Amino acid sequence: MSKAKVLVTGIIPEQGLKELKETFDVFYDPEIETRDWILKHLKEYDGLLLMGTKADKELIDAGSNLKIITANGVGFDHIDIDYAKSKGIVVSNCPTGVRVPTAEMTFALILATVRRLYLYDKIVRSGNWVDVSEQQYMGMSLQGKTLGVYGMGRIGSEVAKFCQALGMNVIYNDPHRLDEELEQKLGVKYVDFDTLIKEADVITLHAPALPSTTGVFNSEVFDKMKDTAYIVNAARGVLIKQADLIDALKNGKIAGAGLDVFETEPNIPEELRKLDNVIMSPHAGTGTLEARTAIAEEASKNLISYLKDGKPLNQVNK
Ligand SMILES: NC(=O)C1=CN([C@@H]2O[C@H](COP(=O)(O)OP(=O)(O)OC[C@H]3O[C@@H](n4cnc5c(N)ncnc54)[C@H](O)[C@@H]3O)[C@@H](O)[C@H]2O)C=CC1
Ligand SMILES: O=CC(=O)O
Repeated sequence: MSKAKVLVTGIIPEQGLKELKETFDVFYDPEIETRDWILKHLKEYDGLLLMGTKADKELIDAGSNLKIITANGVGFDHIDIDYAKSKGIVVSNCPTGVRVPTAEMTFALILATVRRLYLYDKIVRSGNWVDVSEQQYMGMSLQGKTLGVYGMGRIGSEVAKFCQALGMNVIYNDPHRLDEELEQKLGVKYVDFDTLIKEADVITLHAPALPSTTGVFNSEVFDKMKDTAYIVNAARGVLIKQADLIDALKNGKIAGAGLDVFETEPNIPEELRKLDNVIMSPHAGTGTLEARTAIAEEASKNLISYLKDGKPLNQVNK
């Protein structure tokens, strides 16, 4: 029997593709795989490891022999999962490999934001110096402060643990409340959304991009937050109305922001780039060799389990 054919898109560490290459006939060449190339050749493949482009109707239609698409990560808002389902295509994701690396990045953004590392680095790098006894240069200590987690799933709960190690109290809001035993074990307290935004000193976003989460963090919310509070987003840009955030940051409605994701990604408005109370990264939550290798291995397992054994793993469009 001939081997199944798998197309790998995006830029993936080779070592993460070892098992996939041993099992299937794999094509992977980031140099030539433009979207046009993918659309032209996708019909030759049974499986797709997707990164760097959208699996919209056009792409799914182009994959007339596709049986499975696996996201190279946990988020699948770039995949039309219902249309894929209507075509009998399994869509899967990689929830395990992203968990700790994205929490690490979030934690880095929280610390960098509240301790004002962007501003300090800019001052020192430009050959200047300041006296941090002056209030305008002071940051905020985290010990004893309240972390508000919006979306207490895999990444949110990991970030909660990291911040508890620094002595923070953790409150959270999520439509799926954890059971009380788990809340106690994690040391986290469920609150309604209004309480979350009013009480948190740092709000960290970990909900997926959904119609119900889009634009939730807007002017109305920034008006209710403490003016000393910070917001960190390593989930998806659409959760925050970017124009409202810029206004809140410019007008002292909140103290600062740490952003790994953006509503207009990868185009970041100059108005945001000019602000000293923001630190930004280029959607780098899983940007380590270890993480990208583990994610590629997880994606490979999804493909192998379905194309070889007929068993979908991590399916998100059942
Ligand atoms: N910056 C980056 O590089 C990365 C970003 N992500 C993003 O992080 C998101 C979260 O990932 P995981 O923790 O693995 O997902 P998860 O599914 O384990 O957790 C998401 C949580 O959000 C909750 N949620 C859903 N709707 C909500 C709402 N309206 N309000 C509050 N909470 C809500 C869910 O109930 C769930 O508990 C992903 O969907 C992805 O968009 C994930 C990995 C890397
Ligand atoms: O943004 C990355 C993901 O895994 O989702």
